[in-house]
Amino acid sequence: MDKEIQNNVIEVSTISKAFGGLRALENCSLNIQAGSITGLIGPNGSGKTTLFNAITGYERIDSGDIRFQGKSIAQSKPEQIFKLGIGRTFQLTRIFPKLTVLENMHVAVQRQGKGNMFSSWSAAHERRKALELLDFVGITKHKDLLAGNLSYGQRKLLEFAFILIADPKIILLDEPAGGVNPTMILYLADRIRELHQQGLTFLIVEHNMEFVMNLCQQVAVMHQGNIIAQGTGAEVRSNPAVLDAYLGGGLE
Ligand SMILES: Nc1ncnc2c1ncn2[C@@H]1O[C@H](COP(=O)(O)OP(=O)(O)OP(=O)(O)O)[C@@H](O)[C@H]1O
Repeated sequence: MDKEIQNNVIEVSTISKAFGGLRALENCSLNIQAGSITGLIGPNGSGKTTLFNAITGYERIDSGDIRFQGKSIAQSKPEQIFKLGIGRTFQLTRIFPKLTVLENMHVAVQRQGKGNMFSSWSAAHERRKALELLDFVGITKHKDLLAGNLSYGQRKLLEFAFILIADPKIILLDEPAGGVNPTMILYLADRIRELHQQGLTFLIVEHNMEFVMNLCQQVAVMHQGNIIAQGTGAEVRSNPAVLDAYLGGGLE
């Protein structure tokens, strides 16, 4: 295996996905370097969420291949992919609103295949880890609150903690800053930086350009189901194809 392949934690190779006659992904390729924070941007409907769904097993691709650490995951199911170490959040969070914050974390442990659904939360260290993660994302004081009563931003933080319990190697965040207040956005960016320093890789879909440009070393731009540019924020900002894709509006 050459060095470049070893350094790519995820390799998306010429994948296509159509919904009826609509080609959401068309020969789309993207490599994600281990230890990077990559932003994935593009106009509405350009295929970002479909690409996320393909990588995480929520959408079966029509052709092409997706490899994680060199092994194909194109036929794997979401739970298998999650257990391999690919965590993701959703545009609209998928936490359990009628469970408390801590109970949600308990579900995250079960999802990992640890513990027993019907046992009390006997593994003390799992509980400790859950509390540590709630502390890390700054919502410990809400641990006994029903998750449905959290603010939108706090739900996103809970979902973040939820996936961290699985010790993922790469985290895919779908619009983490969308609908979140500016203070919480800065807080979230700091948490991402901290995890990045610990070795985690991030792929982040986000419309908030300031967030992307401040946080991401690499930015990939999607347009009509394909990656049309990849580079540093400054590079993609001045790329004519990117400016065209945003219809001259620029990336503000
Ligand atoms: N399940 C589906 N069935 C039919 N069409 C779909 C489905 N999912 C996505 N599409 C279509 O595929 C295209 C790509 O959508 P996708 O949600 O991946 O774009 P996006 O870049 O994430 O957009 P946004 O920034 O608005 O979230 C769009 O035209 C969308 O309408």
